[in-house]
Amino acid sequence: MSVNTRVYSVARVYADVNKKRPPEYWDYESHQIEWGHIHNYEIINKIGRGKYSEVFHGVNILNDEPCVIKVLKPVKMKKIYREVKILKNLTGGPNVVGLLDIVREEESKIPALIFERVNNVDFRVLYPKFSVADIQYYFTQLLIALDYSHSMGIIHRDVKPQNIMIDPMAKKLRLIDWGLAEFYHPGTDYNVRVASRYHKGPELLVNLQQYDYSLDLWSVGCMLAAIVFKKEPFFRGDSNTDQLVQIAKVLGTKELFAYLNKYGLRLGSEFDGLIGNYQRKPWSDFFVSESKHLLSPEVVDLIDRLLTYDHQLRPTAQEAMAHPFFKLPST
Ligand SMILES: Nc1ncnc2c1ncn2[C@@H]1O[C@H](COP(=O)(O)OP(=O)(O)OP(=O)(O)O)[C@@H](O)[C@H]1O
Repeated sequence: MSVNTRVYSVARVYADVNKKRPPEYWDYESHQIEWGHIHNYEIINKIGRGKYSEVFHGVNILNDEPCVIKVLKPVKMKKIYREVKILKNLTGGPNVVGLLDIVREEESKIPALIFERVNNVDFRVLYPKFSVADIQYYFTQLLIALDYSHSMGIIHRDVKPQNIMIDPMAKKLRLIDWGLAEFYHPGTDYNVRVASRYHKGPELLVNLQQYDYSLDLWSVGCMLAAIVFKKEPFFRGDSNTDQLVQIAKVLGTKELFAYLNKYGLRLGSEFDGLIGNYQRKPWSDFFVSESKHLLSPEVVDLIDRLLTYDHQLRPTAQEAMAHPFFKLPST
């Protein structure tokens, strides 16, 4: 991340929230971690292995409360400080996973984050069963988490089904994995190597570094389109370059160049001969009979607005929540 003299894109909302806060809020490098007691927790079993961590079911032996223990793999301390600072700022906020404690192994000093546990049902099982009412409910919950995070000056940068824990019995949604999240400061050039390929916004793929909170709304659009059109993931690129090609095949080549021109950008040579001349596809090309019960002009309009090349034109989390789709009566 670096501050540029040429400011060519600024967030439409919450642009100055970090400026209004004391540096202790966003200056994560000077953050002092208060370590808890590792002996208070016991590992039960392994539940996942990410790029940056190993995750276990655990229990707090003082109160028998279930928890999740995320043991971090060796990465730069700066990245760990960032995740911890962001979690501390957001914990307690609506639908944000609660950070309960931070501990480290005595010998190795390996840090581990202790979280509230969500009885998650895998999205590949859950999403195909969603009704319109379920989509309205869970996307509202997700947008509430994102609006809160954005209002606190933080972009999640890795919104995808694997990072959204849903307990359908409790109707509980929690946004997890703040490991790639970052503070938003207008005019800053950010690293575009964030998010997971299928959910990367066009700004990342065309190397537009002054992106903002609207990146997360693209990822929400990918998730909504995947559910409504029964196509998981909705854009399946086999490389970062191909990811943009897959997007252009749907949203059009001409429209992509209009986006690039607006911000004075050019495509890198890796796209030579690949980007084609694709006509924008109508959304009706994606209608399938299995999802007839989910289709409405309103949901298609919301997908259309979220999946907009120009990050400045996408709805904000609040605008998305106010969309007529969420007011449709459920059948
Ligand atoms: N609070 C929680 N409740 C239930 N399951 C969780 C919780 N936190 C994490 N998990 C499980 O552990 C997995 C990995 O967690 P997380 O995404 O935080 O780690 P990561 O190393 O950053 O992963 P990745 O590299 O895949 O992004 C999640 O996809 C989820 O299945």
